[in-house]
Amino acid sequence: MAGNTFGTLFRLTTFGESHGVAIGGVIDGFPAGFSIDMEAVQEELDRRKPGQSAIVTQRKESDTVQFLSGIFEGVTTGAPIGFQIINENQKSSDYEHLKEVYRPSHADFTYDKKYGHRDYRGGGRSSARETACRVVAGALAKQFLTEKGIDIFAFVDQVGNIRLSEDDRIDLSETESNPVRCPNADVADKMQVLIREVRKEGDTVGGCIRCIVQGVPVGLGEPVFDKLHADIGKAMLSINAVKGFEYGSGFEAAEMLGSQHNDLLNPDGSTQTNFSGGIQGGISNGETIFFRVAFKPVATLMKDQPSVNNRGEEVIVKGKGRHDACVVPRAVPIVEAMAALTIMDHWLRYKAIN
Ligand SMILES: Cc1cc2nc3c(=O)[nH]c(=O)nc-3n(C[C@H](O)[C@H](O)[C@H](O)COP(=O)(O)O)c2cc1C
Ligand SMILES: C=C(O[C@@H]1CC(C(=O)O)=C[C@@H](OP(=O)(O)O)[C@H]1O)C(=O)O
Repeated sequence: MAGNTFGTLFRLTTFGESHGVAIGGVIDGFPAGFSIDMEAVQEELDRRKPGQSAIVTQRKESDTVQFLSGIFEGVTTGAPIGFQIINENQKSSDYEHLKEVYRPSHADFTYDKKYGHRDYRGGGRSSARETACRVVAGALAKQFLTEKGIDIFAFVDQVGNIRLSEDDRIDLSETESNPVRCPNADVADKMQVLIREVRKEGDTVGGCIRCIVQGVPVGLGEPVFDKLHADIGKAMLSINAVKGFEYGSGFEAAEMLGSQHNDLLNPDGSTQTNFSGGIQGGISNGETIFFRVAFKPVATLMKDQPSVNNRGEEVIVKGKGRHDACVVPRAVPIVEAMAALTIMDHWLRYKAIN
């Protein structure tokens, strides 16, 4: 199975399965001499971990990260940073009935056909449990970027058909004060009610996350294949359950005229509007970078659905155990982490050349 490494100069490789002994990773390319705030790393993991509220999967993991190398006396040495998170609360019996059966729209069918021998427990390698490792590396990258004046904020802006509208007040300080992670308490309440209703029916619901990156200097991005938005797009589309990515005006650009859409320049190089989403020609232009990520409804339903098994026989499948009814509340720190990995990689690439 190739494809477990992300990045060019700042690289993260992850390993581990949902019900294996541990998950973990190796971060290569983190500059030496940087003081790591370990509490801040754990706080990021706590924002993602399962069991954190009544509206997410009830699997109880402490998600305690152990650093194994590359950090000495709290400071990076330039050596590879190895880390692990021990899995503490696997309940593999919930997956025994899925040994030979494919959950529609999970990765069961494709992993089975591609690899032939699959760890079906908890979704194995295809489980979003792996994203905890991205959050560890992302937390380190965020600290590095903050020191460079770059800040990353993500929040939930849609659950099902409930969406933050243009008129809704957005207060980013409210994002962490509700379990949905929507920066408007009233809209968050409606989203929470919807998730609870859907969950009660044994069903699941999709949603969207918006992300804002402030303070990125002009010049990050390597045309033509490693354009900044192309790499951010890849980072986002590599997250489990992601179905869509748009940056700046996104799909709305298709309905606009050039005279409406062009971001007119000011004499200092800033722009009067930001339909470009902070990136032009694949290179950051110094404006705020913003993008939106769409997530599908979770595949594992707590109600009957027709499916097939690995012999091609028709079966009825129903999920057991502990699943998310909607992934977006826990995906907010994952989106921020993947944005941080991408921006840090490009920051280092920019510095290497310029
Ligand atoms: C934070 C997060 C939590 C998730 N939780 C579940 C879950 O509890 N049950 C499930 O079936 N899928 C869950 N998923 C989605 C699956 O991991 C994903 O759908 C599966 O790996 C198939 O990949 P794909 O949807 O990207 O094609 C979650 C995804 C994320 C980002
Ligand atoms: C364990 C996590 O989330 C899991 C993601 C997941 C999936 O299919 O993606 C399925 C569930 O796994 P299990 O049934 O083994 O608990 C979730 O709980 C986690 O995010 O740490």
